[in-house]
Amino acid sequence: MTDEVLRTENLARAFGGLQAVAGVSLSLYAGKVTALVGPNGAGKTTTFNLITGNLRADSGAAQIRGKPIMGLKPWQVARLGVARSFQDLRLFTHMTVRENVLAATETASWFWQPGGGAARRAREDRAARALEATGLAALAHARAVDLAYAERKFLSMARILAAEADIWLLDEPASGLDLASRLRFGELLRGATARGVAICLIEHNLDVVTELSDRIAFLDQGKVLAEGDPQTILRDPALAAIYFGDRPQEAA
Ligand SMILES: Nc1ncnc2c1ncn2[C@@H]1O[C@H](COP(=O)(O)OP(=O)(O)OP(=O)(O)O)[C@@H](O)[C@H]1O
Repeated sequence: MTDEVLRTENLARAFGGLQAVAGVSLSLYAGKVTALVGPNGAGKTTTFNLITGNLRADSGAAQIRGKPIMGLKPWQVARLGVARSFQDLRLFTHMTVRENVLAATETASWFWQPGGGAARRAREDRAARALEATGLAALAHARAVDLAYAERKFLSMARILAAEADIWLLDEPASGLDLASRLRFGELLRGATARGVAICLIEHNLDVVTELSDRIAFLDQGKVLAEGDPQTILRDPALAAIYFGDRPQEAA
């Protein structure tokens, strides 16, 4: 596959005696959605944290368009065009919807922007477009804490959109969404991939994975067990057994 924009090579990280990530080699491609699938505790979120610099790897490497990123701080990785969302969303709950989105245009901007009027208007335009695209424009002045569940999920996506990054790492962005919201979420992802954004999606709902992903990387116990197109991976009975907790007993 061409257009590889991000690659990890043998990333590893232990917490005490627990090897949470045990040599993950993964590639993300422009215009493609890669779903990171695996049972609870497989190491999916930790893999994101190692890529984004939220955690340091014990060993291994990662690069964005050939540029090594190990050891970079989260803001430095963001400036290379990576935007990420968190399972717990990490919104500024007592700020307005619009302020939450504007904040994302500051922290993840590609280069330092002076506070002049033109730069400020450009950021405000980006925020307005992100609110429009996520259906939140009418709620721009509501406080994040007052939003309904699905609206908070879309606010997290508006922050991603406003960052104008071309690599998105999304940690369970669609969990708990009803069907209509899921369809809207799918449109957002398709709009982004059409612009060439590379997306990595952690997702437990296999219907969502089937709907939205071009490729799956299946993680278990910190390792990528299989990678490929969704149909092939999801039909594999051995992976299904691991996913649904029916792990074959290891030989004594
Ligand atoms: N900061 C930490 N300190 C200690 N252990 C951790 C830490 N972060 C993660 N772990 C452990 O590492 C393992 C992998 O966790 P991780 O959150 O990456 O899994 P996951 O695949 O994202 O799981 P889930 O699908 O439940 O979110 C788990 O056993 C978890 O308890």
